[in-house]
Amino acid sequence: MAFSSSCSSVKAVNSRWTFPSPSPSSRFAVIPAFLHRRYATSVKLTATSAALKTVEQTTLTENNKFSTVGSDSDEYNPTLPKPRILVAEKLGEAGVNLLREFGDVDCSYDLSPEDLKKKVAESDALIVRSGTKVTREVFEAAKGRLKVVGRAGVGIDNVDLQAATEHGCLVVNAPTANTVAAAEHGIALLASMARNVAQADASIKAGKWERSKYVGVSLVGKTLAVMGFGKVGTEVARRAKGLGMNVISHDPYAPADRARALGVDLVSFDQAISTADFVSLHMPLTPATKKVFNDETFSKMKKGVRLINVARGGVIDEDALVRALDAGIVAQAALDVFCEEPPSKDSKLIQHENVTVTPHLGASTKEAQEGVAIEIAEAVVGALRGELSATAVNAPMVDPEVLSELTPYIVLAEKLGRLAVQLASGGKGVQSIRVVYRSARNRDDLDTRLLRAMITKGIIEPISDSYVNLVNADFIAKQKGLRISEERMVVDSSPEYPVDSIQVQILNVESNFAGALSDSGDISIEGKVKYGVPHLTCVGSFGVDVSLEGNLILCRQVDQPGMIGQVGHILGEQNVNVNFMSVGRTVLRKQAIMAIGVDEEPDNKTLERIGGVSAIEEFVFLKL
Ligand SMILES: NC(=O)c1ccc[n+]([C@@H]2O[C@H](COP(=O)([O-])OP(=O)(O)OC[C@H]3O[C@@H](n4cnc5c(N)ncnc54)[C@H](O)[C@@H]3O)[C@@H](O)[C@H]2O)c1
Ligand SMILES: O=C(O)[C@H](O)COP(=O)(O)O
Repeated sequence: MAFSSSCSSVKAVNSRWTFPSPSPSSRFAVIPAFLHRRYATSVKLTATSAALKTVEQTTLTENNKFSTVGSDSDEYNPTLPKPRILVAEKLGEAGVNLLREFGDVDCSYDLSPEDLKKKVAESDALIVRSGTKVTREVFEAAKGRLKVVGRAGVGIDNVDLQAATEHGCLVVNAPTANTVAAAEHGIALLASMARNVAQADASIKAGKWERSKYVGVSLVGKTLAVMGFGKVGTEVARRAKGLGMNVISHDPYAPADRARALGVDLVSFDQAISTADFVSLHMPLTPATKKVFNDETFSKMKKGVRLINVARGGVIDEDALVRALDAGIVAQAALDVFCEEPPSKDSKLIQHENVTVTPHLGASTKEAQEGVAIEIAEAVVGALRGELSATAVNAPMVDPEVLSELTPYIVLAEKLGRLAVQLASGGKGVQSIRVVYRSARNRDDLDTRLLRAMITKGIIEPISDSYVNLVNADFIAKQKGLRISEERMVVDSSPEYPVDSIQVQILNVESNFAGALSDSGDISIEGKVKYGVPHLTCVGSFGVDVSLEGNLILCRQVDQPGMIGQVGHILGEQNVNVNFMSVGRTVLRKQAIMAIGVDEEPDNKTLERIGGVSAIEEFVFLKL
């Protein structure tokens, strides 16, 4: 158990960190802009095809855009066989034409898994939508020939990313071209549900004329809660305002000023669902949003609420929705997405008379499909040429030596990002991140891009369905409106280790744990690697020392004897194993922070009991 004094001061920052340019002599393929020369020398991702262009020198320009400079000797050679591109699901013609200019294109739809495996063994690239499962077996069957998988759309849950990475196969997607289509489909479902269009259509086709049965509800003046104020949610809100609706939104990570500019109030989850007449879902499916619409949350909704889902089926507990519909809490639901797709024919939800369904049509407009087709064709051709793709979603291979040195710091960086974002409580939104590295190394001996990418990953992944890696971290951060500034302090420690400590600050944001705020009012945490293991060493201005394994409980309390015993006792009674515990304080017998590493996740009752200990002023449970 460690008692620490307050954290090291970060007042004087020695230098702004700029990115080193790779040496002209370094040669590497495909992903270099994000890699320091030390990482780059043995990177191989998609370079084995004879048609690929090897990138010799790459620099990160001042405004953080990628630029690549090709080597003359390895230019694309038209006398060599063209790359083969397998298009396994219907793709817009403009995209197919683009692909044909570059490679031999085989459009083969509705392939059985066996046929897909045979075909990929002869393909350099594969393009799919959400209907094709690109499994580990597919990558194995490709025997290293497959260099890039293009997902013509946003969600890549049908591609085994881990297997792709292990097989050195880049995966790219098309994240923006179907945003408007998805938003328009949300609005179509909203309006048609309110006026019973689908039910009335079926009725009249069945020979009936039921005018009084299908009296609808008006949209004007009603409150719409947009759950998730990202790309699609924003477009839905904009359109709903045009229909005269009062739009509120819940998104703990969206900037309030972006919402305000559209006349949308960002509110808490409970406020959104309890005041809305219509609730439209636009959040990603993450562990935090899985079945977030369940018996408990439905019971908080206004009786007669109407629900629209064009996000992912898994955010709703479908059985609970059936119960809420039967009980009249939810008057109607309009659903484009389901837990299982296609859903079973006799599903009670699908058959419910107050439910309107479409077969995952959100992205299915001619315009969106043409846009997606072009976006994905350009990304796939770029990858085959050896260029860096801004929409790459899986990790490139990195020199094992470099990785092994940086691995504990990579883990530390990701965990610090993950912890910091969980300490933000929304309000103004997470927008500005400041990272301070303390290191004894010269600037040229340490490239922080991998660390920055992992901090970005830690911050973004718990709050979105974006996959963040070395290749796409800057792109995603920019897309999310995150500004990440890096600063460096040269410290007098051993240059044998790449980094002495990493401090992550989230600026101008409210926190659910006031003890994590620094003197300047920003969320601030710091960590170190000790004996190869990442440790949290500072929370706000309190020094602590806790190994970052399992989960973490932070308590701020009056500094007095017996606190460790009391909390340890409560956890012990619930069989929650404490793996590390540390107390830090600023002034003796005033305030202290207790950081407790736990292997298991304590239940709510246990956490309430901890909160009930009289000397504990606040506490928070954080998943690592
Ligand atoms: N039906 C379709 O065909 C179709 C088409 C496109 C997108 N989608 C789906 O729509 C969803 C949104 O897509 P997007 O492109 O707008 O993504 P996005 O990443 O731009 O936006 C998602 C937003 O959700 C927010 N969020 C994260 N956790 C949240 C939480 N717990 N509560 C509230 N908000 C939370 C994020 O901060 C972000 O602003 C995704 O699930 C995507 O897969 C479906
Ligand atoms: O993730 C997406 O882009 C949407 O859900 C659409 O998927 P689709 O391209 O398979 O229609």
